[in-house]
Amino acid sequence: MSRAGALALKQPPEFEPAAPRPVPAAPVIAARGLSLTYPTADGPVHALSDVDLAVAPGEFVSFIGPSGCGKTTLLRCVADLERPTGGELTVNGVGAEAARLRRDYGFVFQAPALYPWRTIARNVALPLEIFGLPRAERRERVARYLDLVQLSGFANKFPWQLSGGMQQRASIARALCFDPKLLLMDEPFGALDEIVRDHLNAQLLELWRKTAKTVLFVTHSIPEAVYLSTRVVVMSPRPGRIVDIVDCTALGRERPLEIRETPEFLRLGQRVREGLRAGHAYDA
Ligand SMILES: Nc1ncnc2c1ncn2[C@@H]1O[C@H](COP(=O)(O)OP(=O)(O)OP(=O)(O)O)[C@@H](O)[C@H]1O
Repeated sequence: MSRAGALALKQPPEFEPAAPRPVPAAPVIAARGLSLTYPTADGPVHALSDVDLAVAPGEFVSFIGPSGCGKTTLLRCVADLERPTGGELTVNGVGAEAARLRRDYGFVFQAPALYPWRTIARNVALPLEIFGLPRAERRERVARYLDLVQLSGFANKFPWQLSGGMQQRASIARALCFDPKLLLMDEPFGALDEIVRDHLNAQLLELWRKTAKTVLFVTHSIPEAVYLSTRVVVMSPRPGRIVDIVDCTALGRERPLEIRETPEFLRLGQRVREGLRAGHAYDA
């Protein structure tokens, strides 16, 4: 080997900075050993028992389980509408009360809960009025979020002039208009027929992809849960607890409604169903 060749070999390898390791994002929701027992005249009701869950930013997490397994109670704890009796809970790194005071989340209930005497635009604007935003900014935001839920042409209608699905879309716009990072949805489409529900599921998924919100979503429907979610939390009652967490990310982020006929979708649905059955057997 020539001297030049030997020197070349001895050169230290060119410095390449190591690729930065992905830093795990701080969870939006962190529950550790979370429990809530309601004292009732018939004795204590263990609505939640020892719930451990971490939800990362941008996840869509559904909660499914039979009536009374604590789905609503869990959402209400996150919203600081209930105080846990045990364990720890943080929302965006702070306690639930601090998160509520910081307006960290929007809440969508099963019923649209719109004021019948206010137009759709003025219903959506309500939280912005309460927060004291100037009129021009309120107008701009209401227009933007009505457009996002495809209700632009209905701003001046009253709730009773809209279908149930449209009313629910208005309540989603109202929950989003102050731009919370977290959206809490308690069976928002439970009262709607299948066709409308399919349509709203597809729209919600699109909205989630556009806005990068973190969503916690309560449902009784296995296909709805699998279709919408990055993860499905399967719960069981007496005491309310998590029995399985099903990862649905293999379905990707773009999900046409036809995805529900694919083998992967059916497999995930089956896994959720088995979790529900196992939780039931535990009770027996
Ligand atoms: N304020 C309350 N006082 C006493 N018990 C309550 C209260 N709220 C809920 N519970 C009980 O706590 C348990 C969990 O209720 P929760 O509403 O969280 O269940 P869920 O899974 O959301 O049910 P559903 O699917 O019917 O909405 C149930 O047994 C319920 O009866």
